[in-house]
Amino acid sequence: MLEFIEVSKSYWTGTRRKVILDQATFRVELGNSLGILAPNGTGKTTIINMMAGLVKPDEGRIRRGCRVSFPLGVPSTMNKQESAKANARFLAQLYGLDPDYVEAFCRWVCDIGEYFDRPMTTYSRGMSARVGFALLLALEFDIYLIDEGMPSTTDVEFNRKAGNLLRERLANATVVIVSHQPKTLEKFCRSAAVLRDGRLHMFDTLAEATRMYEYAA
Ligand SMILES: Nc1ncnc2c1ncn2[C@@H]1O[C@H](COP(=O)(O)OP(=O)(O)OP(=O)(O)O)[C@@H](O)[C@H]1O
Repeated sequence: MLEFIEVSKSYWTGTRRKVILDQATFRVELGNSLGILAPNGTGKTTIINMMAGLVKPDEGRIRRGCRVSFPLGVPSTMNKQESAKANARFLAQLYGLDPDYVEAFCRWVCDIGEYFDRPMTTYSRGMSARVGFALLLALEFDIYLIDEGMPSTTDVEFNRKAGNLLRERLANATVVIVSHQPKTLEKFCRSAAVLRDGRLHMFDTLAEATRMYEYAA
């Protein structure tokens, strides 16, 4: 379980205070994947980063009673000066896993040929997205955090493989996905929430959340 207890977070923009969360209390239960809908610029990345422990709340508590991943789509997870291979082996050691297995799994998932052994500074955006996704799935977490859906590659075959792998993983794990569009959430989430004016409104179904999201837009 991942729990936010009266969490507040805001940023000073230079002219005003931008409120992301205002005393928000909610839980993500294992087995109940959650999609959070919010327009661009309203705090999706900040919330995901708080879930991962990368950003601290101003007030309140965040309790993590399980293994919570780093967020997919956050570039700082990887050292771009190193190859995907070196990153895979480093993360495996960090999480106490077999580096040979993690390297082989990532190499298979991202399927970028000899680039896998070259510095990530030479990768296209699509290649980096593939590696990020492969690394996330190679490690075992109870809750996977995903910022804005699947990796944005134009390779239909990879996107299908990535989607299937994530669905398989959901048999034993839970995801939290933040997105500005309901379509991104529909394949993976059971329940959904709408972020509006610092409040997270929780719904049992994505359809109900989408109605509120689109009505208030
Ligand atoms: N470290 C920071 N200092 C000041 N303001 C910040 C900081 N991080 C984020 N913000 C502001 O907080 C707001 C929410 O940012 P965040 O990146 O969480 O939103 P988002 O919904 O993920 O945005 P996008 O969809 O555009 O990626 C934005 O107005 C952003 O400019």
